[in-house]
Amino acid sequence: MGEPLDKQNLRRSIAAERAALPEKQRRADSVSIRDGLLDQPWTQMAGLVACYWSIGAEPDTHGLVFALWKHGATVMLPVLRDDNDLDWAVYDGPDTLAPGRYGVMEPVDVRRGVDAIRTAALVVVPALAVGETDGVRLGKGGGSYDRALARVGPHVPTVALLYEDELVDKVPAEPHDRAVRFVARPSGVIAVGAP
Ligand SMILES: Nc1nc2c(c(=O)[nH]1)N(C=O)[C@@H](CNc1ccc(C(=O)N[C@@H](CCC(=O)O)C(=O)O)cc1)CN2
Ligand SMILES: Nc1ncnc2c1ncn2[C@@H]1O[C@H](COP(=O)(O)OP(=O)(O)OP(=O)(O)O)[C@@H](O)[C@H]1O
Repeated sequence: MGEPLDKQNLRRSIAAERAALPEKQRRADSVSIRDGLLDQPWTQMAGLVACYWSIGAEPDTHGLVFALWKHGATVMLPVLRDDNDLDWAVYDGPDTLAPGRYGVMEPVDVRRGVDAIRTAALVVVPALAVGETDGVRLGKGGGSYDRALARVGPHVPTVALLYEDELVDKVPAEPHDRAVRFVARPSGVIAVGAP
């Protein structure tokens, strides 16, 4: 089954805009996103965080992962399975990562299984855009986070990291698409979707 063309077009145009952002801007934005997230009480209280290791022009998460780890949180990062579902393994410093599929760095630590995300107190996810109305996210198209987010309980903060203009009214959605509860942008963290 093909997916809506508007989804593919939106992905392409946001990817192009990200690539066009000057490196300096991307770096400054990533620092603002990181600091806004680290200021949240629910970030500071989270003992186990599911995060991701950014690639390419995504908002940089390397500083965020390092800061969480330094402050004593356990940080899990995704390990992409052959079926595009996400396994999870614990980050234990910059020397414990090795490239996986698509060149994303993944922990070499023991894999905790696809259900490990159920135990996280905070879930930080990548997105190209999020709809403010319903919180539905647009990802790279593997459906990995549609599956992973379906396992997260209703009271766990889920937050997508975006550049400023990537929060839109609504993204083109299919029934399997999952929502996040917050977005973190350079201007700050806000709740999205129905309260
Ligand atoms: N940093 C990061 N880690 C992540 C994701 C992500 O979106 N970003 N994922 C989110 O699910 C999972 C991995 N899935 C990924 C899927 C596609 C691409 C990617 O770069 N795709 C290229 C197209 C490559 C191709 O089709 O050959 C692209 O988008 O340009 C990266 C990761 C888990 N880890
Ligand atoms: N629960 C699921 N089980 C198996 N496949 C799924 C599931 N949810 C979504 N998919 C498949 O994943 C594919 C991509 O979905 P979608 O375009 O929503 O990805 P995305 O959310 O943009 O990407 P990602 O979550 O990897 O960042 C779709 O073809 C869909 O059929």
